Parts: sequence; C-alpha cells; structure tokens
Amino acid sequence: MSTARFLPKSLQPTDEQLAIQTATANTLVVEANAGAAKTTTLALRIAESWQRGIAPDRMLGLTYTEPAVQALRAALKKLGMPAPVVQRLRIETFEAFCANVLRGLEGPGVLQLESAEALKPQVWEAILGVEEHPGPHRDALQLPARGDHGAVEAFLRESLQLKGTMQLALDEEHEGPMTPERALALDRDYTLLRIYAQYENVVRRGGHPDRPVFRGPFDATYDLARLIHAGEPVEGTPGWPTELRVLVVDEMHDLNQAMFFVLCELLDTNRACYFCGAGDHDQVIHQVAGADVRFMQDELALRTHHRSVTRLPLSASFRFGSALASKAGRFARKRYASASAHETRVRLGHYDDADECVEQVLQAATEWRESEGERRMSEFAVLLRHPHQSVLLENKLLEADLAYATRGFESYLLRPEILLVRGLLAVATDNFASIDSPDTRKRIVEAFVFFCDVRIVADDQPEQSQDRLVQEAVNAVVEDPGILRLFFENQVLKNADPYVRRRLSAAVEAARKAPADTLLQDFLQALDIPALAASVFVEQPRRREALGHVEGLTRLAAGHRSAAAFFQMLNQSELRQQQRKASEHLVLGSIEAAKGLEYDQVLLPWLERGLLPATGAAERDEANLFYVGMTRARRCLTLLAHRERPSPYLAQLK
Ligand SMILES: Nc1ncnc2c1ncn2[C@@H]1O[C@H](COP(=O)(O)OP(=O)(O)OP(=O)(O)O)[C@@H](O)[C@H]1O
Repeated sequence: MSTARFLPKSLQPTDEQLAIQTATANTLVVEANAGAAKTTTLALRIAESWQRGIAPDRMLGLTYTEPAVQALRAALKKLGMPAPVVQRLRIETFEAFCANVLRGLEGPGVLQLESAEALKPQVWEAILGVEEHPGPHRDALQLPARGDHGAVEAFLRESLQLKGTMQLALDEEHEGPMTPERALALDRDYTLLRIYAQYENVVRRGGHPDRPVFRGPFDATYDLARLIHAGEPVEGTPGWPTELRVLVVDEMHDLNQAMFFVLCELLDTNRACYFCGAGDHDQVIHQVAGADVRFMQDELALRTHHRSVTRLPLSASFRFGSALASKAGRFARKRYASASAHETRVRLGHYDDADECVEQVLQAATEWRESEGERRMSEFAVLLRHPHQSVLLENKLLEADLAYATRGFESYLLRPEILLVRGLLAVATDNFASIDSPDTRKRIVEAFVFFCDVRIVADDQPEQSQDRLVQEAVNAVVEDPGILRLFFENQVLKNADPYVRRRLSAAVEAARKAPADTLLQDFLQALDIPALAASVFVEQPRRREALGHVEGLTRLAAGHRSAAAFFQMLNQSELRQQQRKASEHLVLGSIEAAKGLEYDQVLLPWLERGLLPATGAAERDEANLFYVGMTRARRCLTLLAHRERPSPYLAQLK
C-alpha cells in the first residue's frame, strides 16, 4: 500500500480539493456550484483510494444519468488514472445498478419497456381491470374512455412520482384496498390510485411470483427500494456489493426516496465504506420523479445514525470566468466565485422569428468553424429545452453541410414518423438499397412495424411467436433491401387496418405521380400523419412533435425536383455525416443531457416566454434547467432571446 498522495496529471488541486481527496471522515457531502469541480473532486477521491491500494472492484460510483457516468469516467482519465483501471471501476446509474442487482435475484427474462408507447397496452389492461372489478366505491371512479391517450400519459407521469417518492409504500398504517378517503388523505386522485394498484399488483406482478412481467423506466430502482423497505435481504445477492471501501454519488441533488433507500442500504451493508456525495441544489431537474434536495441535506444524517456527516466546500468555479459566474450567482441568488484562469464572454442576441433565431445559430457555428477549425466543432454546443426545436436547426445545418451530433434526443430525421416517410419514399422510388447504413435501414423497417402494427402470417411456423417472426422479417429486409416492396405489399399492406392500408397506398401513389413542386404536400396529405400520430403516440406533446417533424421535412423538401431526388439528398447527407470524425460534429443536445458536461462555446436559443420556462411545467425544474444550461460554457455563452417575448429569466440575469 502506497502512502504517497495521488498526483493528478492535468491539474493542480486546490486546498479545498485536497481536503476532500484525502479526508479521513467516512461520510462526506460536498454541496457546491456548477463547475466548481464536484465531479473532478469525486474522481480525485477515487484516484486517491486506488493510489492507497484499494482495488477497483471495492469501489462504486453512482449517478442519476448516463452522461454523468461518462463525465465521471472522463474526469478519472483526465486526472491520469490508467484507462484499464478506469475500465474496471463499477460506475453506473442508480437504475442500471438496481437492474443488475435484481437480475442477480430474479434471473434474466424480465421484459424492459422503455417508451410510453410500449407501456400503453399494459396501462389499458389495468384500466379495463378496474372497469371489470370496480369494487364498493364504484361511484367515485371516473375511468377514462377507451382510446383516451391523455389518460395513459397522466397515469405514467403520476406513477413515476408515486414510485420516486414511494408515497404508498411509506403509508404503511393503511394496508388493504384503496378507498376515496385514503386517496384524499394522500392528496391523489382515487381513480388514478385504483388503476395504479391494478397496474402494479396485477398487470406488472400478476404472473410469476418472484419477478414482475416487465419493467418501465425507473422501475428497477423502485422494485429494489421496495424490497429493501420490506426488509428483504439483498446482501448476498450476486451484484450487491458487500465489501465496498469507497462509494461516490454524483448529482446527489437528484436523489429521490427510492434511490435514497438503495443508498442507505449500501451504507448499512458496507459499514467500512467511505462515502462521498456531491451535488448542487440548483441543479435539481427531476422533481417530477420525486427528486428532493433534502436527501443530500438533513435526511442523510438522520437516516445513517452510525455515520456522522462531514460537509466540505468547493467554493469557486473553474469552468468559467467571473462574468458568467456573477450572472449564474444572480440567477440562482447565491455567492458564485470563479477561480478560472480564463475569462468567459456572455453575449445576448435577439430574434423576431424562428428563422432569424436559426440563422444566428448558424452564423455562430460558421464563425466557430472558421476560427477554431473542423476539429473543434464538438466544443460548440447548442442546448435546447425542447427536442422539436432541433428541426429547423437540423435543416439549416444540413443545407450548410455542417456535421452535428444529437445528445439526449434523436435527430428528427431518425424519428419513427420521418422514418416511415423515408420508407414510403423508398417503396415509391424502389430504391431502398441506396440507404447505405444498415442501422438506418433497420430503423425504417421497424417504423413500418411500429406504425402499421405489422403481423406476419407464416403457416409453416405455427409455433413461432409474432415478435420473433416480425424480427426475422425485419432482418431479412435489412439484409436484402431489394425485397422492401414485397415486404410492404405482402406484410404491411395485407394485414394493416383498412384505414391505414388506404393511407399508405395513397401516399405511395402520390409520391410516384405528384408534380415535383407539390410532391411532399400531396404525399403527406394522402398519408394523414395527424391521424397516424394520434393512433400510436400516447403523449400529446409527442404527437405535436411528430407533426412538427413532418412540417420540418416538408420545408427541407422544398426545391427538390422529385421524390427520388429528395430521398437521395437525405441519404447522401446522412452518409456524409457518418463519415466525419466525432470531433467534427457540433453538438445539438437537450439541456438535460448536458448536465455534468461542458463545452467551450454554448448557445441557448429560443429563450422565449412559454418555451423556457415551458408553459405548464414544474417551475423549479424549469429555472434549474436554465441554470444548468448557462453553466455548461467554458469560454463563451450566447443567449438568444425573442425580441418581443423574451424569457423572464433574462431579466433575472440583469
Ligand atoms: N484544480 C483545478 N484546476 C483547474 N481546473 C480544474 C480544477 N479542478 C477542476 N477543474 C476543471 O473545472 C471544470 C469543471 O469541473 P467539474 O466538471 O468537475 O465541475 P462540477 O462541479 O462537477 O460541474 P457540474 O456541477 O456542472 O457537474 C473541468 O474542466 C475540470 O477539469
């Protein structure tokens, strides 16, 4: 075991950082501003432990999001920890950690359903279950009408919060069936709680006694937290660490009750473990999932009686200079010092309409390319509050041949509604093979499956499951693009709902015949995207988004001679983008996905009333999102605000 301190390669730790790196207290919490080196200092603590001889498999790093996992790994490498050692470290999101532990308990085989669309049938099964067995309080039930997508959306949102806060599990005195009185006491809707009980107890857990049939987003953390809360032993389960010496948690401000149960159990079952958590209460952006800053504050000391919590500061930002630090401080109403050796410019631009906003982003990107060169494009980030805001921007970037990579959302050209359009154009022009990327081809065929509810009739394989048959058919078309038309005619059209069949055929016909100038309009009118979107997407914003994507595509298509020419242009620009190196792509990302990350130049466009803060969204989350966005910049932050309707946040920056 070495007694020498770990000396980082790339930076000189401050005294505050050294105090955390080498602290002997077993429970440390660091609450500090954005950019004040929380992730770096957690990495220093890990590196110090490694230097002192603690094996990587005795350490664990947990975060809320995947980008934060990557940021912690990147910080370790930047400090000079050897890549193979970093590789061996277990650094995961809470959800991935819990899913791993549960796999050890239950074995494999629990279906993972990620999207609201994939969970829709299960939610309806629960609603119908309550309808069939309304119970003694039938009059208090207000069940949604069939096909009411808004109900599924509301249910999923509320259940995320019920699970994050573990409100029902903690309400232990009240065992037994849900009543309107109990719902009132919980300040929740009675119908919703009945559907929730049916969904959780019957639909999700009705099959196998030891494991649920499926899990949605965040369910692994919730399921494990429930087991822990019920006193089930998790220690001894493969995947549950028992000899941990170091546990670090980044983004600690986003802990919710379920994650907190898991964290406390880790500390209880690993008493010799040194814990260090870091967070910033102004970066809580997951209140909808029950995130609560008290888990980083009083609650930790209350719950972990065998530990005494030491709090250490990191007082200044290294990421940006004093101009931005003072604005961030004004916005968050807190002291904000900068220890950065470089200055940071803060610029404010105005626009009157979306086109002007996009034009300014393009101009900034072009200037950056000219001054910094292609190789530094990945240091230029445009951060968006809403993914649909990327549509016009992507069009502009494609036209200017500027490569970009999306983070936190998919390029709109790869969203299912656009893939369906591209697939139909491929059928109409009989040219699927010109899509070079097998991955894009696969996504296009899957879009047919998604929108058209493709069912494969295979008389020679009566035992085979539909999922399997569909997957095999998809793979066959991907490998042999020439058979797309056959697949479309024999599998998609033949088995589709008559309305969908008419729409698809009419759209393909329109693409073949319509004159060039009205091509996409005629094609889309025939396809009736609003009706298709309404039939498959659960969330209202998602449906609006689909229409926005299609409108964006229509604008992009303007000026192309024919369907074939437009189709070729899309494929060619996709190919060109793929051929560029990662460093040559500018970043087009959601603010949420940029949490924990930093870029030399950050642009925040669409600072407009109603968009940021978004109408109807949780106020605190919105303000924190703006704070997270503005604090990602190292050398330059550009804010683009609507001239007439600027975001009220700008006034707070003064
Ligand atoms: N002692 C130091 N000297 C110079 N630069 C440093 C030092 N410590 C950290 N940095 C740099 O400061 C920047 C911000 O650090 P880091 O990402 O760790 O901050 P953070 O508090 O985790 O930010 P956020 O709250 O946004 O996640 C990084 O570029 C990091 O390399």
